[in-house]
Amino acid sequence: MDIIELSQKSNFNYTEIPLPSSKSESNRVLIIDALTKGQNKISNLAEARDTQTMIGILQTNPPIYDVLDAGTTMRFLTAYAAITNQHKVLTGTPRMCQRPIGILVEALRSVGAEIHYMNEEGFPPLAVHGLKQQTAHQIKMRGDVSSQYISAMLMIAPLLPKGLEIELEGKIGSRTYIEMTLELMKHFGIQYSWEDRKIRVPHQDYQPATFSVESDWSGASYWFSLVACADSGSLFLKGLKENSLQGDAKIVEIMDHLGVKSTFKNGGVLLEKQAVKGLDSFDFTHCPDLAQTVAVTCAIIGKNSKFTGLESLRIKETDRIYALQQELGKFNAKLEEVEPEVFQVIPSVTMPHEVQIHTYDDHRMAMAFMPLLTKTKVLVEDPDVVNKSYPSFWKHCKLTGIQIQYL
Ligand SMILES: O=C(O)C1=C[C@@H](OP(=O)(O)O)[C@@H](O)[C@H](O)C1
Ligand SMILES: C=C(OP(=O)(O)O)C(=O)O
Repeated sequence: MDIIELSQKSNFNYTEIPLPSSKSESNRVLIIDALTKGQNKISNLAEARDTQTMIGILQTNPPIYDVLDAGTTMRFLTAYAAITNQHKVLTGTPRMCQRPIGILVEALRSVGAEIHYMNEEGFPPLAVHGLKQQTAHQIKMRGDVSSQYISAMLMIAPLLPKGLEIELEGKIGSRTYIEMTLELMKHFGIQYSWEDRKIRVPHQDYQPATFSVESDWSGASYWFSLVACADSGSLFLKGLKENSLQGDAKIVEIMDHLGVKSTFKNGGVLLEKQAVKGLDSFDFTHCPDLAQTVAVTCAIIGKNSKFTGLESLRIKETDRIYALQQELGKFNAKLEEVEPEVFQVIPSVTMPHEVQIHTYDDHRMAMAFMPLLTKTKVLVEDPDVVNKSYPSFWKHCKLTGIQIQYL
C-alpha cells in the first residue's frame, strides 16, 4: 500500500489554488445532456473519477455499467437506463454493493420500470430492463436515506409521458442537492413546482443551453480547514461563486465561526485568518460532505462542538462516523455520541509526534485529515483515494509549500 508523509508546516504564504470542478454539478449536466442527445454546450466538467466514469459509460454505452464507487453515477444511471428503455447491468465496487438503492428501485418500478436485484434485495448489482409504459405519475419517496434517489427520479421526470409528482416522506436530508438538481433542470428549460412536500414536474422537453460547471465547494472545504488550523496564512480559491448551486458553500458560514474570513473577489474567494468566534453546534443534514472537514478542524483548533445530522454518513464511501472516531482517536481527540444521533467533538489535548491516517477507501478521510500537518507530521495511507473527487489534491498541497514524500 502506498503511504505519503506530509511534513509539519503551520505558516502559509498567499497561494492561489485552482480547485477542481464540482462532480455533483458535472454528473447532473451529463445526464441532462444525454437525455437531450448532446445538443448543449457544457464546459469545465470535473476531473473527478466519478465524473470521468459517468462520461466513459455515456460515451461507450457498455452492456455493464460499472460505476466503481460513485454514488451519483450509480443512482443517476439506474434512472437513465430505465427511461431510455435499455437492458443494462449496474454494478460497482464491493462497497457500492453495500450502499442501499431500494428506495430508487421501488420508485422506478412504481412508474413502470422493470428492475431486478441480481444479488441482495435492496442493493446493487441491478439488472435494468427499461420502462415501456408509465404506470403511475404520483409517487411517494422517503427523503431521509439519500437525496440522490430523488434527484435521479427528478431528472427523468420530464420525459415521462404523464410527468411526475413526488411526495417526500419523513425527514428530508441533503435538501440542497435536490435544489441543485431542480435549478439545473430549470437552466435546461424545465418548469417545476415544489410546495411543501410535493415536487411536480410536468411532461416537457429539455431545452439546449450553455453551462459552465463551477469549482467544487466540497473540495474547497479542506483549504478553509487548512487556514483555520494554521498559525498564519492566506489562500485564494479560484472559480467559486457567492451564489452557488452547491449547498457545501455553507462552509463559508461555518468557517466564519472557526477563524476564517472569506472575501469574494476576482472570480474566487480569498481566505484569511480572523478571530475564532466558536459555535456550540453544527447541523450537517444538508451538507453531509462537510462533516469530516469540520470535525477534524474542531478537533485540531480546540473547539468542543456538538454535531447533528450525521445519519447519512454511515452509508457513504465508508461508515464515516466509525472512520472519524478511529482516526481522531489517533491524536487524542474524540467524536462521542452523547445522545442518539448527537455527537460531541472533544478536541485533542496532546499531539503525538506523528500520526498515520487510515483512509477507508474514502477520499474525504484523506483530505479532511491533511490540515493536521499544521500540528504534527502526518502519514496518509492510500493517497490516490482522493481521485474520486479531487485527483489534483496533493499537487495543490505542494503549491502551498507542503512537502510530500512517498514512503
Ligand atoms: O447528489 C449529489 O451530488 C450528492 C448528494 C449527497 O448524497 P446524499 O443525498 O446521499 O446525502 C452527497 O453526500 C454526495 O456527495 C453528492
Ligand atoms: C458521498 C459522496 O459521494 P457519492 O455518494 O456520490 O459516492 C462524496 O463524494 O462524499
